[in-house]
Amino acid sequence: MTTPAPIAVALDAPDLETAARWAGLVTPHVSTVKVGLELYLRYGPDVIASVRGASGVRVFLDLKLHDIPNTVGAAARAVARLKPTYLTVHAAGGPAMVRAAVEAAPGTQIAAVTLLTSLSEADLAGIGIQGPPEDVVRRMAAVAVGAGAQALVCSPREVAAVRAEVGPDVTLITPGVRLAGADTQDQARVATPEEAIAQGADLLVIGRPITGAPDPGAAAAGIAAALRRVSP
Ligand SMILES: O=c1ccn([C@@H]2O[C@H](COP(=O)(O)O)[C@@H](O)[C@H]2O)c(=O)[nH]1
Repeated sequence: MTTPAPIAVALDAPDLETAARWAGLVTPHVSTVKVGLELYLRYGPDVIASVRGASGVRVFLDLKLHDIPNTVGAAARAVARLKPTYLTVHAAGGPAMVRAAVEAAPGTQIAAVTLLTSLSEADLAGIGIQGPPEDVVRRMAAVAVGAGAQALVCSPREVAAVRAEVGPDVTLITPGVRLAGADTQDQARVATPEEAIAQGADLLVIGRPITGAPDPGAAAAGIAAALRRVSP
C-alpha cells in the first residue's frame, strides 16, 4: 500500500452527502480532507465526524478566524474539541490574535493565512498595499510564526521565500494549485502540484481540480502518483 499523498482535498460541497462521498473516494490517496465555511456554516460541528468517517484521515478546519484576540481564542477553544489537525486564522489579525488561537487549541496546528491566493498584485494596489504579494506574505509569515503559529498558508509561488524566512519546522500549506494549462478560476497566484512540491510545500490544498473531475477518486490518485514521481 502506498503512503497517502500530502494533499488536503477541499470538500467545498453544497451538501453533507456529497462531501462525505468525496471524502470516501479520495481518502485512500490523500492524507487530509478540508472542511471550509460552506459546509461548516450549513451543518456545524457534526460535519467533522461525517467526513472523517472510519478512515482516520486528517481533518483541516478552514474557518479563517479573524476578530479580536478574545473572540478568536474563544472560537478556537470551541472547535478544538473536534480535534482538527489544522485550524486557520488570518495572520492579518495580528500577533495577539494568532497567539490567542495557539493557546486555546494546543492539540491543533494553527495555520495562519498570509495572503489569500485569490489576490493579485493589482488587487493589493487597489486596497492601498503597494509592492509584490511576496513581500506581504513574508511579513505576515514572520509575524504569525513569531506569535506561535505552527503552520502557514501561502501560494506555491511564495513557498520558497517563506521557507527561507521561517525555517524548516513550520508546515507550509499551499492552495492555488492547478494542473498545467487548466483554468485558474478565481485563483490569482497558482502553480502546478509538481511545482508546489518542488518549491518546498508540505501540504497542497486542492479542491475543484479533484472534486470537479468526473471521478474525484481517480483525479486524486492521478495527482498523488504525479507527486510521487517528483518526490518519491
Ligand atoms: O489563501 C487561500 C486560503 C484558502 N483557500 C481555500 O483552499 C481551497 C482551494 O480550492 P480550489 O477549488 O482548489 O481553488 C478553497 O477551499 C479555499 O477556501 C484558498 O483557496 N486560498
